[in-house]
Amino acid sequence: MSALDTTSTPPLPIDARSLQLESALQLLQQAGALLPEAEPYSQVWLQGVLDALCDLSSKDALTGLSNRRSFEMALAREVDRVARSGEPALLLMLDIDHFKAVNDTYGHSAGDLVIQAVARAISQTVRPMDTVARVGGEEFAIILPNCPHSYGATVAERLRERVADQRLEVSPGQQLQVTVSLGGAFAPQWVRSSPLLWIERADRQLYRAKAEGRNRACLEPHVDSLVSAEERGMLFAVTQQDSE
Ligand SMILES: Nc1nc2c(ncn2[C@@H]2O[C@H](COP(=O)(O)OP(=O)(O)OP(=O)(O)O)[C@@H](O)[C@H]2O)c(=O)[nH]1
Repeated sequence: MSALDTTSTPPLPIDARSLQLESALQLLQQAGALLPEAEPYSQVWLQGVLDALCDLSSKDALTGLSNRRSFEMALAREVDRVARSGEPALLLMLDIDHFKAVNDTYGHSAGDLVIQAVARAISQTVRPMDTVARVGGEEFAIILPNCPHSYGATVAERLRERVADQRLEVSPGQQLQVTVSLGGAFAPQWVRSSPLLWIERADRQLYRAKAEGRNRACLEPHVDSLVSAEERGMLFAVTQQDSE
C-alpha cells in the first residue's frame, strides 16, 4: 500500500477547528485567493482550503502562470503521454531580450509590468490545452501537446510577433516595446525520454536564438522517428503491461 492509498483505511474523524490553520488562511488571504463559501470548518470548507493551497503552490505569484514545480510535473506527464501515444509534442523556452536594461532604465516595477504583459501575450496566443509557465525571472516555458511538426515554427513565430507588436505602457505616457527569443524541441516519440534532457535540448536552441541576434525563434531540426509500426505496437503493449 502506498502512503497515498486511503482506500483501505477508515477515515479518522477530525474536528477541523483543532487544526492550526491560521498561517494557511493568512497566506490565502494575502494572495487574494477566494476562500470557500461553505460553512467554516465543515468538510467541504476544509477541502476548499486545501484546493486553494494546492492552487497557490502551483502558480507563479507575479503572473498567475504555472510555476517551475508545476511545469516540471506537467512536462513529466507529457513525456509519459508521448511515449505511449507517439503524438508529437513541442517544448518552447522563451526569454525576454535585454531585460536587465528594462529594469535598469525604467525600474523594477516597470520590469514587473513587462513580465506580466509578456505572460498575457503568451497565454492569449496558445491553446487552452497548452501549459504556459514562468520558470525563471524573465524566462517562460510552453508545453504544446499534440503539436504537428509542421506547426512548430509557425507557433513559435506567432509568439515572437505577438510580443514584438505590443506597446507596453510602463508609466503614464511612456510606452515600451520588448522582444523575445525562443528555442524549441519536440519530444522523441515512442521513447520514454527524460524531461531534463528535453529542457536541455530546447534551451540549447534558445541560446542559439540569443547568439544569432535575439528576437527570433530557433527550433531543433526534426528527425523522423525510426521506430517501425510493429515496434510501436510492441512498445505500447509493454508500457500497457507495465502499468497493469
Ligand atoms: N523586474 C523584475 N526583474 C527580474 C525578475 N526576476 C529577474 N529579474 C531581472 O532579470 C534580469 C535578467 O537579466 P539577464 O539574465 O542579464 O538577461 P537579459 O538582460 O535579458 O539579457 P539576454 O537574456 O541575454 O537578452 C536581471 O536583471 C534580473 O534582476 C522579476 O521578477 N522582476
